[in-house]
Amino acid sequence: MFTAKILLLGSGELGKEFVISTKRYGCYVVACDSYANAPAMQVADESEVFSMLDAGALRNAIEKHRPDFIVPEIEAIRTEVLQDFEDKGFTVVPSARAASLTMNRDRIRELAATELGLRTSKYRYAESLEEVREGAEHTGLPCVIKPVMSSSGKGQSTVRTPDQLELAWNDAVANMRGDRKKVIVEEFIAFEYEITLLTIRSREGVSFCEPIGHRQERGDYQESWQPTPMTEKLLDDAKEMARKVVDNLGGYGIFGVEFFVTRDEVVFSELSPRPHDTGLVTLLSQNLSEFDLHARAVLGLPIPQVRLHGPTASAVILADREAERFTIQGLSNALVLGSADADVEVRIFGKPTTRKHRRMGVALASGGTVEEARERARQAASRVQIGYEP
Ligand SMILES: Nc1ncnc2c1ncn2[C@@H]1O[C@H](COP(=O)(O)OP(=O)(O)OP(=O)(O)O)[C@@H](O)[C@H]1O
Ligand SMILES: NCC(=O)N[C@@H]1O[C@H](COP(=O)([O-])[O-])[C@@H](O)[C@H]1O
Ligand SMILES: [Mg+2]
Repeated sequence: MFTAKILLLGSGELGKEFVISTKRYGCYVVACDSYANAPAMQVADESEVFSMLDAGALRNAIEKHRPDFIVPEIEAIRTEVLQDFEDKGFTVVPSARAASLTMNRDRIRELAATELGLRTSKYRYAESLEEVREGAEHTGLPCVIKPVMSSSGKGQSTVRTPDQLELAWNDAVANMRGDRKKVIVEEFIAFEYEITLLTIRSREGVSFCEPIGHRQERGDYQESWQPTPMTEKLLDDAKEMARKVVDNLGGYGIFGVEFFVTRDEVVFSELSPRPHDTGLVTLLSQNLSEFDLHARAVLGLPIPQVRLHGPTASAVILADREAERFTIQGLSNALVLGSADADVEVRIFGKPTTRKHRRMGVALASGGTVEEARERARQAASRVQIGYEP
C-alpha cells in the first residue's frame, strides 16, 4: 500500500516540504503539531494535535501509529520518549541521541568543543545573573546570551556593555523553553559571513551541498543564498568538522551545520539534525532539495552527486502583527519577476494565524550572480503582502 509510514513530530514549513518529498516516494505520513491545520498537516495523510513536550501524548501517538520512521521536525520534543522507543526497536531520525543533544545547546556544545575538539566561540554556562557576569568576564564583550533551550533566536541577545547583562538575562529567562533556567554566554564572533553546510549522512556515507550563506536578524534568518564563495581550505575545514559531528551523532538524514567564517578561520556554531530553514533556498537551487535529500537518506535510497543549477537566493515573507483573519496578496506581482533568464518562485506555508515576525512564506529567485538573485528574491518577497482584516 505504501513505501513506509512516517510520524512527523512538528508540522511547520520544513515539515510540509518534507512531507511532499516523501509522498512522492509513496510514503504514508501522520503529521503532528500543537495546533490544528499546521502546514505539513495540509499535505499529510493524517494528523494529530498535541504538544511534542507532552510525554504521554507523544507515547500514545507512537503506539497508535507504530511508524517505520519517527521524524522530528522541531527541537522542542520530549526526547526521553524518543530514546525509549528507539530502545524498543523503532527508528528515530536521525537518532534519539541526535535529537536530545541538539535540543540542548550545552550538550551539543560539550560534544563539539570538548569531545570532538572543534573550534567554537569561547563560552560559559550561567544559571544566575551573577554567573552571567562571570561568564561575560571570561568571554569578554560583546558577548551573546542564549537560553540553552530555545530556537529561532528566542531569548537571545548580544550584549555590548556590562549594564545590558541584566536585561539580557531577564529576556533569556522569559523566553526560554523547557524547565532549565540556564543560558550559554558566548564570545561574539565578528565573522565576515556565516554559512549552513547541508551535510547528508546516508548508507553510502557523508556528502555535502554547496555552502549556503545567510543573513540573520533577531537570531532569525532573513535571506539565504547559494553558493557562497569560500577558499578551498576553509571549506575543507568546515566539511571536516561537519563530518566529525554527524558521524558522532549517527543515523541517516540531512543535517544543517552552522559555521561562522572569519578571515582565516571557520568556527562551529550549532546544527540541526534535520532540514534547515536557510536551506529553503534548495527548493529552487538544486536538482534535489534538502527535503528530497532528507527523504532519500531516511528511506535508504541512493544519494547522487547533488547538482547546483546556479546562483539562487531565498527571502522570507514575514507577518508584522498577530491576526487570525488575513489574506495573502500580490503573488502574481511577485511571480511576474520571473523571466527567460531568471526563475522566481513563491511558497506560501499556509499557517492559520499570524504573529509579529512569523514566517508565512518564502520567495526564491535565481540570477546571473548571487547578488542579482538576492536582489530579485528580496523584491519578490516584498511584493507579497499580508492583508489584515478587522
Ligand atoms: N557567538 C556569536 N557571535 C556572533 N553572532 C552570533 C553568535 N551566536 C549567534 N549569532 C548570530 O545569531 C544567529 C542565531 O544564532 P543561533 O543559530 O545560535 O540561534 P538559534 O536560536 O539556534 O537559531 P536557529 O534555531 O534558527 O538556528 C546566528 O546565525 C548568528 O547570526
Ligand atoms: N529555525 C527553526 C525553523 O525554522 N523551524 C520551522 O519553523 C516551524 C515553526 O514555525 P512557527 O513558529 O511559525 O509555527 C517549524 O515547524 C519548522 O518548520
Ligand atoms: Mg542557528
